Amino acid sequence: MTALSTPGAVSGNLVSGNPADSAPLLQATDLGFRYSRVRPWLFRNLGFSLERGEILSILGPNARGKTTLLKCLSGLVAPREGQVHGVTGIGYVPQDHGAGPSFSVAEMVLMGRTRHLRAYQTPRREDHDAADAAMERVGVRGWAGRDYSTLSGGQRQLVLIARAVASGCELLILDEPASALDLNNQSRVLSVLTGLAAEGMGIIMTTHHPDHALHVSRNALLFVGSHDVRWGPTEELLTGAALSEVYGLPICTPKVDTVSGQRVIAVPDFGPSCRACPVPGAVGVPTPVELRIPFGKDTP
Ligand SMILES: Nc1ncnc2c1ncn2[C@@H]1O[C@H](COP(=O)(O)OP(=O)(O)OP(=O)(O)O)[C@@H](O)[C@H]1O
Repeated sequence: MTALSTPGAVSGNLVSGNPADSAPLLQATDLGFRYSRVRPWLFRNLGFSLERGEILSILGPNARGKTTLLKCLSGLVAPREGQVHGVTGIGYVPQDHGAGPSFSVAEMVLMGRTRHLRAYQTPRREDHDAADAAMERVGVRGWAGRDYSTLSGGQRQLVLIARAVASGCELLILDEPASALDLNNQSRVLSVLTGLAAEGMGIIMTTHHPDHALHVSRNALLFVGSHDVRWGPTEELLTGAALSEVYGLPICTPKVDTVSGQRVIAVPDFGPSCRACPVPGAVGVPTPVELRIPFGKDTP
């Protein structure tokens, strides 16, 4: 485990004067996990903390252990080594958003309120209000009466996010929350997460989009190898060199002007095998200056 530099403290107005509130929302110490004695360690000596109001992104190649780490953090799986200390009110959005049960969308989102109810207790007015507000916030209220099992993959993913939002948890853990979403809905979910964090919620998510991490996360965890899981400020951690090493292809991280200001973005070079790509400089194909990005190099 490598910590790049001490990740910054949460911004002032989100932390009250109560000393209990200034403690990390979640603290992982020397975490280690492997599925059995004969399987390799997925991670070891992993330590990091999450403050209230912070979004932490977890990145790394397929099958490195990101989902397994989320399960350890949320208590679904016991770590083989180390400890996780933190809040118990955790919302979890799984990676799998398969067809699932035949409930209405409104009922699915209302299930997020279960932890506030006693066994067999009927949801109260405040539970319906919280579910309605969550559906509105995530943009799924228009499907409230639809059968969840008939929704598209992207629609189901949004409903599961709304269900976790309805739970009113202190810590929200999401496994690739934007994996099935179009660009507009990716933006919607990132904006919902940023809004929840601004209200004090802690958020941990895995993603295969470095741009999402760069956009919303102050800190990130990067799985480089089982004994090299790095934690640090996102822009410091997700350099072109580090991303190129982790994913095994050239990736550059230029700073570009966007309508919302200057941003660092990650641009992968998928190589010449992509036949559909126009070749810059070929007859009839302009060579825009923007395409001349020094792949594998970082913006100074
Ligand atoms: N219940 C299990 N029993 C045994 N091995 C498992 C189990 N669940 C996952 N694994 C293995 O552990 C490794 C890590 O899986 P995990 O789902 O944590 O990876 P990941 O980084 O989230 O991958 P992806 O990016 O593809 O979602 C994989 O090799 C997987 O096959």
